[in-house]
Amino acid sequence: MTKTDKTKQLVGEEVVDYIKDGMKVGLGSGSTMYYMIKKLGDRVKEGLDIEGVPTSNTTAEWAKEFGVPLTDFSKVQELDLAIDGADEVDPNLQLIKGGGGALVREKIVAASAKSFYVIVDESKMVTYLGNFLLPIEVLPFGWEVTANKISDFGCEPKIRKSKGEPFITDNGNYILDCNFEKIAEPKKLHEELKSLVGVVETGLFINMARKVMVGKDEKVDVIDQS
Ligand SMILES: O=C(CO)[C@H](O)[C@H](O)COP(=O)(O)O
Repeated sequence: MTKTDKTKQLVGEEVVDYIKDGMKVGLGSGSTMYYMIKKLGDRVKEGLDIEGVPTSNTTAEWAKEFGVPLTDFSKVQELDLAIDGADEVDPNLQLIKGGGGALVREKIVAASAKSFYVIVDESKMVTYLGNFLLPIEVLPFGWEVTANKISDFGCEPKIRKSKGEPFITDNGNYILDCNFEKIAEPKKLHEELKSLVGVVETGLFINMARKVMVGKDEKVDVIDQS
């Protein structure tokens, strides 16, 4: 296991301590979440009574594998806590997410939770968002037009591919990865991009994270939203 994987495991396991009996929990996506779901499965086997709402088909598969009971929004409207990884976190706890292509479901789940906690290794902490390509989920119809409109904001959108074909999200859409490099005003950029026809959602998570847990070597730093 690499040092980064060990750090992801540390922070992924530690966040499970915040999950209490009776909670409905949003389960994010990505490799850090893998460790969280595995640990949560251990707690469920010990008697912890919770239900999770997954943000991706992969997360749902992991939950089934580790014995974490699942529910969905037809049965529960508000979650007690959502937990997820991130691709970048700035000093104001604004995020870029969507490296795994699950950003729309991740945002719906985070927005439906009373609290949203983010778990990352320290490589994700940045001064400015944008070094990581910003994922934007778009409708397949007319995606070339949407990409052209997005490029007016100062980037060159690239359609995400998998095995030479466009990557298809769990919602049947495409992802455009956009090289903004330095996003000085994340909230403004998010709002402007969202106003474009064809944009389903951006990977900018603005004012959503209540707590960010940062794994560093052998310890976890906890940053609360001020
Ligand atoms: O946003 C995400 C998926 O859409 C993930 O949370 C993000 O990519 C972090 O992944 P990892 O924990 O594997 O570093």
